[in-house]
Amino acid sequence: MKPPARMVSPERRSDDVGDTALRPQQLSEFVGQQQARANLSIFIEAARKRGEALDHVLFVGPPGLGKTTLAQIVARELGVGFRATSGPVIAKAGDLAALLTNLEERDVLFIDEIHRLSPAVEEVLYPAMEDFQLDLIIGEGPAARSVKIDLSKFTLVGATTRAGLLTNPLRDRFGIPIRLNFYTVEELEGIVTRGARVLGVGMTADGANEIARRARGTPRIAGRLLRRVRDFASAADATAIDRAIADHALSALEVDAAGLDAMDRRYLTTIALNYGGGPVGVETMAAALSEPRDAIEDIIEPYLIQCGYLQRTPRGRLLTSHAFKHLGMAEPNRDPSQFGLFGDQEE
Ligand SMILES: Nc1ncnc2c1ncn2[C@@H]1O[C@H](COP(=O)(O)OP(=O)(O)OP(=O)(O)O)[C@@H](O)[C@H]1O
Ligand SMILES: [Mg+2]
Repeated sequence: MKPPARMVSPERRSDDVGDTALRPQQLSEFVGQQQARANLSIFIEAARKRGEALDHVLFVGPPGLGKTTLAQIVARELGVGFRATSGPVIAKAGDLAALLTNLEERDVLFIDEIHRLSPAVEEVLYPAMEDFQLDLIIGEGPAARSVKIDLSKFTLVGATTRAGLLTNPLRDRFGIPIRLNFYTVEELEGIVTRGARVLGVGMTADGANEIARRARGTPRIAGRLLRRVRDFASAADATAIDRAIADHALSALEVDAAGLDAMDRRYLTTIALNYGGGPVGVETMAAALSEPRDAIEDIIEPYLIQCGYLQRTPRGRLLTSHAFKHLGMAEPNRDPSQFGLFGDQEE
């Protein structure tokens, strides 16, 4: 899959380096995810009081919602060391062993994209998580012998966008599983306001609202839009970002009032104009848009479904009335019995 170049893609882009400056450092600065925050702060407090390592934590959720940010915050709040790596980087069991043996008591080891660990590496992780022991085979053939090495009691913090790809034994070894949800507009307003303060740029309440509404429930996108809008504001010598400036900048960047970009709108208008609002098969859409099917399913559709513009039915993709309204188009008369909502498998 080619790297996402869209302004509104939730994945990290090369121009997101300014991100780190906007990263909250403490749980109290972290906006939203109220349930997750409340639980974490209780578990962290308890572990600190007992002087023990925190139980292993798994963060699950779509890109850009704050998994890495929270992992760092957990270590900071515990007052322990933080080491970070990621599933695809740990090529061999020995690489993981080296990381684990270097941990100090109660340290946090963060493994991003943990669903991408190889099976051989996962095998090493199980006893390490459970008994803080390494089972290593040294040597080969008849001379091979297994040695056990004691590890410091550490906390593994895993992050994944794809919980379904985790093996059950791995998932079961996390005592504290935490699912992150999309943010509300109010929460994103808080994040944008705080971000503007960190960047030293003025922000009115309606300016923050305009950016938050277009950020697709995702702090990473909110931060990216904020940085771009700031450029427009400074080019215009404005002292503060208000709704007019935000609207002008985001329209120039082709991010519409609902956070849809040109690609989203092309997808929706194609179904509306060429296929009467659907249902239309995903393969047909892939051909019509000259985009690979998986790009459509993984990159374009999730947000459109989430905000209620699109339904996946057994007969194919279907635009909702909401989508026609957003596009400013009249909804065709469609016979609901044709939609095959209760039909057989899709495609
Ligand atoms: N609750 C929040 N409050 C303020 N800013 C946040 C919050 N959550 C995330 N951010 C901002 O969004 C950016 C992306 O967050 P982060 O890198 O933690 O996401 P992630 O879930 O790890 O994404 P990925 O799945 O791509 O690794 C951060 O740099 C930070 O600036
Ligand atoms: Mg991350």
